[in-house]
Amino acid sequence: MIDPVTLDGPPAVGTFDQKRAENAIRELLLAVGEDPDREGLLETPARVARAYKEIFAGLWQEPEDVLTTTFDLGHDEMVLVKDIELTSVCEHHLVPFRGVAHVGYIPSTSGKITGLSKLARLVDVYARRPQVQERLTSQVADALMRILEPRGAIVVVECEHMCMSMRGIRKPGAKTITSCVRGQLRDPATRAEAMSLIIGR
Ligand SMILES: Nc1nc2c(ncn2[C@@H]2O[C@H](COP(=O)(O)OP(=O)(O)OP(=O)(O)O)[C@@H](O)[C@H]2O)c(=O)[nH]1
Ligand SMILES: [Zn+2]
Repeated sequence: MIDPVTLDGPPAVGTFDQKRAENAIRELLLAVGEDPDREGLLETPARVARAYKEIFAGLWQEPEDVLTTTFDLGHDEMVLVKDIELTSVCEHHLVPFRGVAHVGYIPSTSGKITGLSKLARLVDVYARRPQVQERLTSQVADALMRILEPRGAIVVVECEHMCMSMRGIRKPGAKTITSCVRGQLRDPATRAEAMSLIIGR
């Protein structure tokens, strides 16, 4: 039995507490009736804690950390990166949801753009947190708008939620699609152009 007093009080916000996570996993194993002292599980609490540190790494990152490289290319037409694979964790059940994000924007008239890989990095900053898909979608769009100051942005996310397939309603294959549109991409014609690029595979 783990004495809560040894857990050093309330969690320090913004840090990862490896020892606390290990203790919690050990407690979880006990709670489900497992023996955390059997050979196969001896290293499991430490291993799972390290895994969670990686899975939730976005908690210690800001979008500004990844949208660092910008160029003034004079390109002021739509830029769209589609099928960016993502894995996140549903904040309701702490099980994964997986799928793809499509991220597009219309640069400012000065043509301020970012490296293509940075859009995928931006998705990861927000995916690697306890999440709901709607918030993930709008956070990516809002960070793009704030940092690149484009004329518009569109983010579409398509995911399968393990909380709907491995448990509960058990509907594997059900896909959730969320979208977030900002600025000039709200214009019906521009939005339709973006959607046709996203849907046309
Ligand atoms: N809107 C939204 N809902 C989500 C997301 N991930 C999981 N959920 C839903 O969150 C809800 C939580 O519902 P609750 O009734 O509190 O939990 P539950 O009893 O485990 O619900 P079931 O999954 O229906 O068994 C479920 O309907 C999930 O499908 C997400 O990203 N967005
Ligand atoms: Zn869930």
